[in-house]
Amino acid sequence: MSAIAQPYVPFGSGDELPVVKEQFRRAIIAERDKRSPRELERAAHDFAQVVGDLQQVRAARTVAAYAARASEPGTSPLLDRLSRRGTRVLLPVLGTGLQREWAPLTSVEELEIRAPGRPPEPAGPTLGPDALAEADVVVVPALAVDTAGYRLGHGGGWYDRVLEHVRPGVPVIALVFGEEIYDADSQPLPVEPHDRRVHAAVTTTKLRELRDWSEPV
Ligand SMILES: Nc1nc2c(c(=O)[nH]1)N(C=O)[C@@H](CNc1ccc(C(=O)N[C@@H](CCC(=O)O)C(=O)O)cc1)CN2
Ligand SMILES: Nc1ncnc2c1ncn2[C@@H]1O[C@H](COP(=O)(O)OP(=O)(O)OP(=O)(O)O)[C@@H](O)[C@H]1O
Repeated sequence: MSAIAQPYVPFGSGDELPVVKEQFRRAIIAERDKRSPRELERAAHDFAQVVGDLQQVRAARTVAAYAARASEPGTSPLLDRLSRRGTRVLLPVLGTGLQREWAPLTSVEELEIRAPGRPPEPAGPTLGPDALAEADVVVVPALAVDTAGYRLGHGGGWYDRVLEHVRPGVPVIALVFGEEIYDADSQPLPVEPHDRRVHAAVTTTKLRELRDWSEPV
């Protein structure tokens, strides 16, 4: 097992939050890069187990999820598990730019990386950003969350913008490694007014509820 730390960047009221966020991202990605392909593969199976067993996911007709990049919490086993169960899965599509679209998963093999560093995407026709309203559960990537539900993402503001389409009452769950949950009282993440809060985090071992499911994201 690699030794993975929980990096922290102390910040104060005078600091530029986008700069602080970028420092967090770099530090957390450096920790993620310590995991071996074998550890990542095992983790991906564990995430699939925890998410796939959630009662809300079992009951869902449509789940919005994501196709992971190399060091992110892996989702291939989860996508497989959901598809085999007959759950409809929506995945983000950025297209040639940074569009906020969705497309249904047809098979994990069909996912295509369009450019280095970008997430794999479905190849078929896309639905608009508001297709997210069809989801009964939303599973999002994150570099970290804090116990108040604040989420640090990749830095494009993609999810902060698209989550406005989630129906009220629909659970929004971030996949993170255990070290990536920060205590909001002692070590809060930097937060800007546009940041949305997830309801829960899933690690390789468990669901951690952070907010009431009925609260808006
Ligand atoms: N797996 C996954 N899918 C996701 C996200 C994410 O964080 N993870 N997003 C969360 O927001 C959205 C958009 N994600 C993006 C991810 C990368 C780039 C990007 O520009 N990548 C660089 C290469 C960066 C690198 O090498 O690390 C590039 O294309 O030049 C843009 C958007 C939607 N889908
Ligand atoms: N709802 C919004 N409307 C307009 N701009 C936004 C909105 N949300 C985020 N942004 C802009 O997007 C940029 C990135 O935001 P932020 O650093 O919070 O991304 P993130 O949540 O880490 O990334 P992502 O959501 O892509 O995973 C910021 O410049 C921010 O101003």
